[in-house]
Amino acid sequence: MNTIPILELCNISKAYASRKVLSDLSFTLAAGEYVAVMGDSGVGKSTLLNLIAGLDEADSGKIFVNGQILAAGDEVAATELRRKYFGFIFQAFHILPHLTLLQNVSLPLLLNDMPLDRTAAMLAAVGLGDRGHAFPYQLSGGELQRVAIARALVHRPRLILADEPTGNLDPDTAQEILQLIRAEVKANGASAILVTHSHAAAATADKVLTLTGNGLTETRR
Ligand SMILES: Nc1ncnc2c1ncn2[C@@H]1O[C@H](COP(=O)(O)OP(=O)(O)OP(=O)(O)O)[C@@H](O)[C@H]1O
Repeated sequence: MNTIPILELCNISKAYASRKVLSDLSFTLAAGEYVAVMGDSGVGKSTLLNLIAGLDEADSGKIFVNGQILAAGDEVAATELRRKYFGFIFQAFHILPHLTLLQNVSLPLLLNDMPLDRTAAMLAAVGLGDRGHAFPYQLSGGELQRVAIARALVHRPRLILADEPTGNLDPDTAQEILQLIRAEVKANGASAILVTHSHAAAATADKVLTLTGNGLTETRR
């Protein structure tokens, strides 16, 4: 059994101007663990994911991915680690407008030198199997979110970071997509952090953590 945590945050602090958002936060995510993070608006949930994702930098503290440090100052190594291990499902979809849906979904495979044969199946799994040659401008907001989810999962990432992944979807589609994310996580022995305000969404995780000014505490198993 792999005992190295997939993710370890050690004493992370982050402030914006004089506003302290995260203060000395430590947290360990075991391999294969799927957690939901809830908490009041503005408490720092997206900030936490952004720091892990490398979209923002902590003021102090260390982040380890699979035992390797994500070091500030070595962006090439950090980017390599993230590209290999992470799948991102963020609200800003970052779907590339000049590429078809199939081309968008295949990007993580191309970047990681992996075979492209899972692309069509992944698009079908999010209900867009017949739209592979469409361009993003031809899709609704909810459909675009599903493309983002297919792209985040296609290379079987070890750690999935999802920030309100179903915010643009109707409740039925949201549940389907959440079950798909869970199935992918479990089938691949991956780990995931799902940031959400939705109790229904959080209920699909193994446990629910709540972020407050005092850090992350488990509120449901
Ligand atoms: N780039 C930034 N510059 C300045 N302040 C920021 C920045 N990003 C976030 N903040 C502030 O940090 C605090 C935490 O924001 P964050 O988005 O992490 O909260 P959240 O818990 O995800 O909230 P919500 O549930 O409303 O999405 C907020 O007060 C926000 O205004």
